[in-house]
Amino acid sequence: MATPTAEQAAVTVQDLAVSYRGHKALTGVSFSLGTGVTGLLGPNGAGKTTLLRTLATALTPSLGSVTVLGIDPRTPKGRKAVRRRLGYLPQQPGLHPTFTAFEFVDYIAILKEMTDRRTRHDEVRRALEQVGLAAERGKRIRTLSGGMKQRVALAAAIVGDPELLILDEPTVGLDPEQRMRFRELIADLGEGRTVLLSTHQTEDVSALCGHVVVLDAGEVRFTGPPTTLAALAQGRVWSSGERDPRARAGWRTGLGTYRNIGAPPAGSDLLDPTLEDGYLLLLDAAVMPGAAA
Ligand SMILES: Nc1ncnc2c1ncn2[C@@H]1O[C@H](COP(=O)(O)OP(=O)(O)OP(=O)(O)O)[C@@H](O)[C@H]1O
Repeated sequence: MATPTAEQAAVTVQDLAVSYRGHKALTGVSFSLGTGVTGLLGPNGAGKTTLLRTLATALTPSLGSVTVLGIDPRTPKGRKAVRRRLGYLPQQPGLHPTFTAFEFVDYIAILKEMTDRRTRHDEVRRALEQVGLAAERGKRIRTLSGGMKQRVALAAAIVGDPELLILDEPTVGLDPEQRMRFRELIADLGEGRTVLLSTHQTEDVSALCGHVVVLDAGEVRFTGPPTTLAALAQGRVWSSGERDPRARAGWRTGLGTYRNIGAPPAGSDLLDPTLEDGYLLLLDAAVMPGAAA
């Protein structure tokens, strides 16, 4: 996906700063998002949740401007208008354990001001069916598995068919099969609408996203297609029989060889870079502790 023009963009962020009582969580953040799925990557504490909460109108910028679906959310009227057209899956979705799946999604639909009961109930059933929970809709949330609870939270985000979906680590804690199901769902949801997805899973971004934004220490470090992020590591990933001490990071693979990242010595056996390689090189400092194991 090419960078959208201001007219096409569902989200435009310009020089955004957000502080928590003097602590700067975001500074000088600028980007725009068009249709499709965008991945938001960044290490712990990078500011991902702060950014998503700001776009979801739960936090007010300290500086800069945000336009969501053509609306400025700085006024109460603007925030209300954005909330009607937005689906947000927070990190802690606040699922009420004694509610049934249906009751919870219905409750969110009421908060989204869907006033006609019959239309709303039809829409709640549609959202639960879309996430594969039609048969479980009468079950109490406390009796559902972690993956099913996450799907209830996704149904709550998509009820009312919002134009913009903001998903904060939707695949965290899911087993590989559930993660694949979630990927399918998110890919479907990204057809014709804007989805912003925060994750620590670089594989999710490679599999799903047409665009990626990398945040680090509250600043945007990269914005562009996943292939461009992977290409940052072109010519900088190589295989060796021993751990190469010149590598910025290197680890033993399941094949018994070492995968090294950094500046390869002459004549190295170069490997095709992955998005994770590009991401790790971009955040060079973050590479050092974990990846050398
Ligand atoms: N309510 C708060 N009060 C004070 N500081 C906060 C608050 N919420 C977040 N922060 C700080 O702001 C920074 C950004 O936090 P944020 O939760 O947005 O990061 P994140 O990228 O979502 O991290 P993670 O991947 O661990 O969820 C961190 O330094 C964090 O400690």
